[in-house]
Amino acid sequence: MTAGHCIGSRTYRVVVGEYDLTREERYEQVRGVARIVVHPYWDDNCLSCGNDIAMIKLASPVHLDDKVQPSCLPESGQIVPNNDPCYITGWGRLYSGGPIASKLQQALLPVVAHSICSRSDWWGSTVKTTMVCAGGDIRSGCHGDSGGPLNCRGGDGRWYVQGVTSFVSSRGCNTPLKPTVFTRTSSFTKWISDTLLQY
Ligand SMILES: CC(C)[C@H](NC(=O)C(F)(F)F)C(=O)N[C@@H](C)C(=O)Nc1ccc(C(F)(F)F)cc1
Repeated sequence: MTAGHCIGSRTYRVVVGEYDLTREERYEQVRGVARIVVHPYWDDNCLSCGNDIAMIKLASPVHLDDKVQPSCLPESGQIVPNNDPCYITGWGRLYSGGPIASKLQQALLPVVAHSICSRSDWWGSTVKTTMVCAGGDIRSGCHGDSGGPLNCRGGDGRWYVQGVTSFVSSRGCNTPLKPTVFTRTSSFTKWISDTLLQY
């Protein structure tokens, strides 16, 4: 699963078990892509419309080990409560205009409820209920984190991918009152399961 805005007209390969982009650490597994399905309502010219989600089917399976594990899909419609401690991970820029990370980074981004995130001095009507906001202090996603996960721990102790990293403010990655915005995976569960069944 990735962001719709990550998919262009190039060919992709998927690496799981990746950590340090500059080194072969023997945990990496590289796979070709069998198919990519971008959400039918994703519009490259309308980031604020949402639907920024895509699925990538690997050409062959990967094996799970202590470096490669799936994250759970949330229940349809599940809303993560305000301030829930979720984590963003990615190799995106370490700060606006900065270098991309060579080692996978993680940051604790507390969820910002839609009622707050959609206030006029926050994201206003740019943020939809099919999105999740998280962060808002110095920690944030940044360019290159696109398509990565926002993982939150469930009551069962498992990690759930509640968001797919979609956008930050064009004024900078950790702009006050502009938390990182994610595609809310729990509003796309039917599309996800239908797509998994179909391809
Ligand atoms: C969407 C990607 C191009 C890019 N995404 C990221 O950097 C990500 F890592 F957070 F996913 C981004 O947010 N870039 C900034 C520079 C941007 O274009 N932000 C932006 C935010 C909201 C809107 C609006 F309001 F039109 F929807 C437009 C642009």
